[in-house]
Amino acid sequence: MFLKRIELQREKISSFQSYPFSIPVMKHFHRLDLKSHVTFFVGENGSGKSTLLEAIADKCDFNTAGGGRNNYYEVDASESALGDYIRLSWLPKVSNGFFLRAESFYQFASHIDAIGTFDAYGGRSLHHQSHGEAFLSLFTNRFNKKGIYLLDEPEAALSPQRQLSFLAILHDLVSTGDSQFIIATHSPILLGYPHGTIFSFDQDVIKEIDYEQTEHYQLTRHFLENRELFLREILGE
Ligand SMILES: Nc1ncnc2c1ncn2[C@@H]1O[C@H](COP(=O)(O)OP(=O)(O)OP(=O)(O)O)[C@@H](O)[C@H]1O
Repeated sequence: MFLKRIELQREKISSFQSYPFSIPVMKHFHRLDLKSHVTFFVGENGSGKSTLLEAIADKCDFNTAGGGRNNYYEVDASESALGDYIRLSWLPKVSNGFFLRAESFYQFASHIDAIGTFDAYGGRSLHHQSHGEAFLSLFTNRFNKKGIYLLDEPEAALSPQRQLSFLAILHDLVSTGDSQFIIATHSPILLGYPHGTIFSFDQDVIKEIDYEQTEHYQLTRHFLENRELFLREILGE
């Protein structure tokens, strides 16, 4: 494990009235101590998960549009508003890694085609693979043992079966290679990884919770167990 702590340099902030400091969890954020090789960020849409992940990517010198240290390409509005205001504590520092953003993966794939390095991504242009296949090519070929991997909703392109495949890859990288992952997700399958720490962004303060306390687990379980009742209520039928 490499990244141990994320701190907000509150002394640098003059006002908490505007983005990103106006996000409720940011108003109250002081520091977050990471405890395991796999950390999950969960919370309602707009609770601030991507904002913090992007700031970590910025401090790692990864392209905040998505990619590693050597992937320079531009995507509109990919600057991190928070990156200059956080401090990362490492032991030891690692520079290898990757920031995955599902939303700009298309541009990342074009960038890989343009620089002609798709050999490192399974030997085929990422554009010639399905969205889910391209994600898995990235995980199996580009992610290697010692690195920090920041993933924003990796489930976006993955079927339930492929999410399980992803968990197997993640477990291998973590247990044999000391890799570290921070993953923002809405997937009850990914969150089920048994050796992770889950931080919820749903209250004013970022708080560690158990898998069974996540809304993702509770709502999915209740839905599957009471599907007809749920649908009757939601659809008013
Ligand atoms: N560039 C920006 N300028 C102003 N507000 C922004 C900007 N980016 C995000 N926000 C706002 O900040 C809040 C947090 O956004 P963020 O993308 O971090 O949420 P999230 O938890 O990752 O959500 P989701 O689960 O939908 O991806 C949201 O209310 C969003 O509208």
